[in-house]
Amino acid sequence: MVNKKCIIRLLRYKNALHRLNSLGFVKVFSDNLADAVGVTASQVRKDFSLFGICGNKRGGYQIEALLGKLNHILGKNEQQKVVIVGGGNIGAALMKYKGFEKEGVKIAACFDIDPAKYNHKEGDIPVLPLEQLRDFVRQNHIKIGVIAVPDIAAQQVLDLMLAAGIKGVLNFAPIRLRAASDCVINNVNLVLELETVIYFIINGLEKSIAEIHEEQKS
Ligand SMILES: NC(=O)c1ccc[n+]([C@@H]2O[C@H](COP(=O)([O-])OP(=O)(O)OC[C@H]3O[C@@H](n4cnc5c(N)ncnc54)[C@H](O)[C@@H]3O)[C@@H](O)[C@H]2O)c1
Repeated sequence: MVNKKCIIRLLRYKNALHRLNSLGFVKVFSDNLADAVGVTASQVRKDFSLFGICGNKRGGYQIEALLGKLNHILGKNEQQKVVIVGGGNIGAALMKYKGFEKEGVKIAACFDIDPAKYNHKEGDIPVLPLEQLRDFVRQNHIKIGVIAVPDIAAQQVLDLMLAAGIKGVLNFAPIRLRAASDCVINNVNLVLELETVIYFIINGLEKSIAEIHEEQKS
């Protein structure tokens, strides 16, 4: 079954392949990828077979061809445009981050209800009134949105995004959002993540931390 962990592994295989490619390697075996990502070789083959990717008779893969297939599966062959709603601390930090573009992600605009934010421009990313969200999303065929508003406003913002045609959302607000089944919502709960680390540290549960690392790899 294709689930979030599987997609995260594909992204890790892709990064490992880029490294190998830049070192001049042409071919890779599932064992090499398994070592690079910290999973078993059979897991690598299982993941690839889910997407119809098979190696040659001796179990090897041509790196360039494999990268092409993974990039296609992961939507990396075309630039993905994203809008942010909420231009506060999180929204501004995302707009400042330079790492998205090299991963094929373009933040097209940010929307806010606070007029004081409208004249601020992070690089070439405009901050626009929320009322312009729908037309902007439709005109620019945008399917992905980031919610960076206070929790009390998050559901209303999600509803506006969905009505505009957004299909996938990264939500920073610490609230469970309701959405139709054809929309993907990925919640980023930084406080929860930190609290988990705090729990394991204050309870001296190093073994459990090792297990968390293992879980993150799989
Ligand atoms: N800052 C953090 O470290 C942090 C950490 C974890 C989670 N979060 C969560 O992320 C979200 C954003 O946090 P922040 O620190 O950036 O908040 P912030 O208060 O700095 O910014 C929120 C922005 O949203 C705008 N806004 C409010 N209601 C709106 C609406 N209906 N439509 C459009 N814009 C609206 C505000 O004008 C403001 O610019 C919050 O839900 C917060 O709980 C923040």
